Amino acid sequence: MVREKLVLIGNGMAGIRTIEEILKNDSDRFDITVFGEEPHPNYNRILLSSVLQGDTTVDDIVLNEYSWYEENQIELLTGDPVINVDTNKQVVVSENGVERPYDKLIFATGSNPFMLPLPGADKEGVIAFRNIKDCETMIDTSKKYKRATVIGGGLLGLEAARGLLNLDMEVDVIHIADYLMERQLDDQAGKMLKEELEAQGMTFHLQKNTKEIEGKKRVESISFTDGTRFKTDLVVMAVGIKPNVGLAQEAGLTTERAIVVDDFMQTSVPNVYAVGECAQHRGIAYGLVAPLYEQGKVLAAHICSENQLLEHGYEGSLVYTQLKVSGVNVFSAGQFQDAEDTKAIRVHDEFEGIYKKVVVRDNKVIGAVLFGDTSDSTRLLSMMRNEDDISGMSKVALLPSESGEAPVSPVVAMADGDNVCDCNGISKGEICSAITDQGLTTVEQVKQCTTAGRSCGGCKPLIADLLTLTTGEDVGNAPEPMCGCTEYTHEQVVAEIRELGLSHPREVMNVLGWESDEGCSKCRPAINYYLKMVDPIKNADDPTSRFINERVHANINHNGTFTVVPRMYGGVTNADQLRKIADVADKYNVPLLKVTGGQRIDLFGVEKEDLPKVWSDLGMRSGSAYAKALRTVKTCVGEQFCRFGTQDSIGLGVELEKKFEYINTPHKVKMAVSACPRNCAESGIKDFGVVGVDGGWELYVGGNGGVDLRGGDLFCKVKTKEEIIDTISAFMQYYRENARYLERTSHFVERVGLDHMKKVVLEDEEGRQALIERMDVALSTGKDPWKEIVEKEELQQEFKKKQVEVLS
Ligand SMILES: Cc1cc2nc3c(=O)[nH]c(=O)nc-3n(C[C@H](O)[C@H](O)[C@H](O)COP(=O)(O)OP(=O)(O)OC[C@H]3O[C@@H](n4cnc5c(N)ncnc54)[C@H](O)[C@@H]3O)c2cc1C
Ligand SMILES: NC(=O)c1ccc[n+]([C@@H]2O[C@H](COP(=O)([O-])OP(=O)(O)OC[C@H]3O[C@@H](n4cnc5c(N)ncnc54)[C@H](O)[C@@H]3O)[C@@H](O)[C@H]2O)c1
Ligand code: SF4
Ligand code: FES
Repeated sequence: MVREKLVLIGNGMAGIRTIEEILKNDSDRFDITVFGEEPHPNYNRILLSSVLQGDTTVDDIVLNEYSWYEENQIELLTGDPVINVDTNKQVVVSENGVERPYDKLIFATGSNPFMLPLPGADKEGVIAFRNIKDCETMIDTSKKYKRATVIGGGLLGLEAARGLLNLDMEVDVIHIADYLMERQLDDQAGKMLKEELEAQGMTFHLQKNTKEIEGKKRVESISFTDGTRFKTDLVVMAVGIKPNVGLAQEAGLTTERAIVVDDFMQTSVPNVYAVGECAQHRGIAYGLVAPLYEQGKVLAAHICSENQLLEHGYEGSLVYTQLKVSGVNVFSAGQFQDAEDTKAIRVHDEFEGIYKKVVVRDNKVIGAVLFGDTSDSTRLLSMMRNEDDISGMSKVALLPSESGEAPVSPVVAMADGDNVCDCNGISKGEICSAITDQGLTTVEQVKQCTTAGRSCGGCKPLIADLLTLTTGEDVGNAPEPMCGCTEYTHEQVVAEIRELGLSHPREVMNVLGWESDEGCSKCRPAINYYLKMVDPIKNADDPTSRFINERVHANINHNGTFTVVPRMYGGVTNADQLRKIADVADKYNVPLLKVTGGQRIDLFGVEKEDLPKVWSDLGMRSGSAYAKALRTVKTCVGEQFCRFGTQDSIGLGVELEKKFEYINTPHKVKMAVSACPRNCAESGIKDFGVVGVDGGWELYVGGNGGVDLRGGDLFCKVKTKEEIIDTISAFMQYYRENARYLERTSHFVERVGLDHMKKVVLEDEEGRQALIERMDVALSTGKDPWKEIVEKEELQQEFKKKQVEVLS
């Protein structure tokens, strides 16, 4: 049989999914040619957000390797856009002059990002976020520049902003509406989202309209219609998309917002089809993959069906969205805004930061917004899809409150035919069969075998639940891999370092089969920490695996200068130190001196090349204000002067700070000592807070005064300061050995439990002594980095480089 010629324009997600479906239906039917404008095989555009956020790599997001095209005898022409389509002769021509005739032609040209036509929008440093190149530009920019502005507070803008924060940039988000994601959320959820993202470090400017992008060749600042402006080094436009229809228009296809198609994705011209973001079906051009893959399935079935009409074509999709920013759970589906003919059920728990709203019309759920807890999403979506009549249901049952019992996974109530993975259209029944037939045990295996979870990844918790239900193993609670470079969890990496005696980050990555030679900003610093923790004597620190602040032992500011914070033990200083600080401030034109909450003095605005000279002139030790280490020990004045003081808080504070000053910890550690329960040193919100009481001291642990405000737990009451120091020593060593890198004591205590900590630190005397001994070994390797650099000329090279690299 002579094969028909099929040409696909657009090597993106929708087009290639359609080809996969065609091959599934009838692999011998067509000779296939694919033209792609981008110089890559088909990759998962959705996961660009994860690449930017450092969770995975570009290599990891390829969906169809070059070998897949070869194996399926598909001619692939990348980096070569089609520039002309002659629908009479049925032939396409590419930019490189390649001509291909077709029997069937599919447009899958996707969208272009909408670029605001602002004066200055053509300057260097003004980009969109749509493809691998944009992603790489942002990563490169973050190595040289510090300030990023994202225009657009929608899904894309916020995911870009999170990525830029992860790249250590300062991020301003400019949004035109009065709350974030107004196309997906109501105002309450939008406001809660803003608060959460502000806590993560983003700065928002709402109801703000950009006027101009300024700078010589490259963007230097951005100005607004309200007369304000600020400096920026990068502008990312994320203000929506425009279906890519220019070529189709020139070819004479009917287009409106996008290429108009019928229920079988047929355009106005015979033998020409459109699928994906470039297609407009029943007035809608979709911008999410789930509907595009549904379209691809119908189109494949249609063109493989010998033109016999299928019973059902594509009938449109119910869309839902989830924001891919870690720490934020947001879900939105259907018609979520109130209207005259709708009623809504709302639950708003201000304590837990949870908001849920379900919109009902004519006794049917037609939309929902969930913030903080999205566990009801699958159930609500299923009700919307099935148009369940809820008149017989108690309305509160739509959003059941927590009963205190373990929550039941929504997959339990799903029918076999219900989709678990909407992006890829994979049902519960298909996944369960794959698990039992193929003996699958991990989410990754289910993904490889069924394609479920291969796109946005939002369904992975449900797949994990299905694995748990089907195999009886608790897969859902299995810890996550360290990052996108590996399948190993933090705990497994530590175990391998111990067992194999590994001693360098690159050796760890090599021996454990890391996906990328360089690792990423998540795994490199973590591995470096674990190596030193496991063997503080033998394993050397690898400065290239540290972030810029820790590499130059100072805190970088938004204008590229640095802040120097010298140690003041227990918050105590003297005239000599203050005189030196004043002299240094004069000599190096330090623009700002500020007293910190940790009771010491910040010298802001020091140039990088001056850092070693400043440290030398100060003659003080580093305050580790940049490090994952002990930061400060805040003290109250105590018995020396206070009439309530019964204990020597300053003395104990100074002793603690001197003992633990250069110990590496999974995250920063703060301490405080107050000499009576009035607690003037705020001991209740420190990692280790000590309070003087009648006849001794109380120790509080796991407190945090930052983003996740948490009062410390009373750990023990002891008589002497020696007991306090030993208890902190043993506790901190257990934390050092068992916490995941970047886990604060507040989270660690909640994860392992206070009772467990009491057992290992207070009740098991032998174990406690062993912890204290191991801590002493680690402490013996601590040294003042400033002194080392001042004394060794060769260590000063880093300070002569003009630019800073976040993590090389
Ligand atoms: C950062 C980011 C995150 C996202 N996250 C999500 C998410 O979480 N969930 C979700 O559902 N969706 C998400 N999306 C949207 C999703 O990626 C798109 O809906 C989907 O990729 C569209 O597929 P498509 O094939 O229609 O278009 P595209 O993926 O854009 O593919 C079209 C391809 O055609 C090529 N092309 C165009 N013109 C020509 C020509 N003349 N000749 C040859 N080739 C041409 C283009 O270069 C492009 O490679 C995200 C998008 C981005 C950018
Ligand atoms: N998690 C996800 O599902 C996800 C993630 C990223 C992208 N996407 C998809 O990618 C596409 C693009 O995303 P998007 O966020 O750019 O589109 P969008 O249309 O969802 O959001 C654009 C936002 O920009 C704002 N805006 C418009 N003009 C502006 C201006 N002049 N100044 C400031 N703000 C302005 C709008 O108010 C809107 O909230 C969409 O189809 C989206 O669904 C989805
Ligand atoms: S905590 Fe007590 S002892 Fe310390 S300064 Fe306050 S009142 Fe005085
Ligand atoms: S729902 Fe997006 S990958 Fe499954």
